[in-house]
Order: sequence, then structure tokens, then C-alpha cells
Amino acid sequence: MPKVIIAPSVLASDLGNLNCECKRMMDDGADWLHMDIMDGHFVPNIVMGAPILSSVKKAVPDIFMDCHMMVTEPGRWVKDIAEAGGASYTFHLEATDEPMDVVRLIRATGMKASVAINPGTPASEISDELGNEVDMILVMTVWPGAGGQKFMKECMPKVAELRARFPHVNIEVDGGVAPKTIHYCAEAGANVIVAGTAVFAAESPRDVIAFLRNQCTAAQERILAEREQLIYDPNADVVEDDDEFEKRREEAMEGRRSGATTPVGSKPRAYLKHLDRRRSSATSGKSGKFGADLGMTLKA
Ligand SMILES: O=C(CO)[C@H](O)[C@H](O)COP(=O)(O)O
Repeated sequence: MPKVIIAPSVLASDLGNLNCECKRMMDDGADWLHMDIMDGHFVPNIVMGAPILSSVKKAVPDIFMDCHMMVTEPGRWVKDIAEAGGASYTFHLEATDEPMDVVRLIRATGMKASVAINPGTPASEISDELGNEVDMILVMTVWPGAGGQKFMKECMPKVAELRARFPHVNIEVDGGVAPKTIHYCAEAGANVIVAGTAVFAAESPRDVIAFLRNQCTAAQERILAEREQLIYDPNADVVEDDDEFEKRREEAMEGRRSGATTPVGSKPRAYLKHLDRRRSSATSGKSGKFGADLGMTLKA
């Protein structure tokens, strides 16, 4: 699974001392800083734009600015944000009919490309083409526009669904994420954690950042252990017939799509045992087809 990343949202910082606030968070263990850019149209609020990011980048050159663009014209700001030092550019799916065009624009600047969905947008709106192309999918866990809102637990099935469909892609959550709510995100498979109020208002941001990271790492270990158990079941029967083999693979993947940690029964075990046998007679030693689907490398 992708690495755990903690990204404090500067929306909750002392914005008059933004450079110092960003440095403080990095010293306290933050991987990225989450920068909320709002245009007053996509959301009824205005915060900051490229000139502010540029000033932060000059003062804190090592910063990774994760730019969340809550704007109605996502293509319009790509160049400015890239020139200001943005490292990742997240646009909202709700703001465009041509998401692949926006991704191409972002990629052309060298920034990482990411797409966000609002609480009301189903995960199925992220096409396979888009999900496999982006570096990250942001599942909003509040309605965008303001910090300090209540975490929406009901968005978690979307995180699990996207994690199952895109095992290698970063899945970010943003809004109301705190020590009390992190376990929902971690168990669903989120690996990029945005937290504003919970980190900036804490007595010890360092402890909160460490806690969020530990919760996600522990959940990832549990999820991987469950998958290992499924894959290396010694009691699995062996499937020799190739058509049967494909049929079982499809069924296994259907099971996996229903949730990131849902066991899929004995069929994938049989499939994988068959795959292991095929692999041991081949020479590649690389990740098998099913292993690639799961985001894992099968042992030879
Ligand atoms: O995108 C956002 C709001 O649109 C913020 O990043 C988000 O709400 C984080 O703040 P908090 O952790 O305080 O909820």
C-alpha cells in the first residue's frame, strides 16, 4: 500500500505567520503541507492564491505544497500554482467535464495530479481511466469551504471502494480528521491524512501527527496481514484449467471491490496457488497478474 503521509491543513494555522507555521509543522513531523485555495465561486470563501504559495516556497524551500484547488476553473490556475512551487495540484471532479484534460495540463508542469470528490459525489464517478492516471484521489470528509467541521463517517465506504479499485494510488481524506476519527480513515484504506484544527490547535502537534501516522501504519499492517493470510492458505485447492482460473480471478476481484478488507473466500486462494505453480515454472520472478491487482508481489 502507498506510504502514509500526514499533511496539516494551513487553513487552521496562524495565517499571518504562515512561513513559520509551515516550518513548525515540518519540524514536528509533517510530510506535506495542505494548502487550500478557494476562489469564492466553487466554495463561498476566499483564502489564498499563487502569490502566497510563492512566498512560502521561498521561505521554506523544502516544503511539499499539496494544493487543494476549490475553484470553478481548474485548468486556469495550473501554470500559476506550478510557478509558485506547488508540488501537487488537486482539482475537483465536480468542476470539470474534461478531467483527463486537466490531468494532462497538470502533468505538463511537472506537478503531481490529483482529483477530489465532494461528499455528495459517488466514488463510481471516478472512471478507471482517471483513477489509474492520477497520483492521488481526495475524498472530502466535509463539504469544502471551511475548516473545523464535523467529520462525515458516511464517506468511508467511498474510501474503501477506491482503495480496492486503485491499490497503488494515494487516497487522501480531508475534513474533521482528528485522533477521534482517524481509525475510520485508516481502516478504510486512506494513506494521505489532512488535518487542520486537530493539529494546529493541539498542545503538541508533534504528538498528534505521530498518532495519526501510527494509526494508519497499524491499519495498513493489519490489512496486509489479512491479505497474506488469504494468499498463502496451504489448504487451497489447485485450479489447472485456464478458463476456470480466469473466472475465479474475476470473482475474487468482484469480492475485493465490495470493500478494501473484505475476505473473498476460498476461490482466490485456489487461484493464487495455481498462479504460484505457474510462476514457479516460469522464470520472471515478477509480480503476478493477481498480485498486481492487489498491489502486492507474490512470492516465487
Ligand atoms: O479543505 C478544507 C476545507 O475545505 C480543509 O482542509 C479541511 O476542512 C481541514 O480542516 P479541519 O481539519 O479543521 O476540518
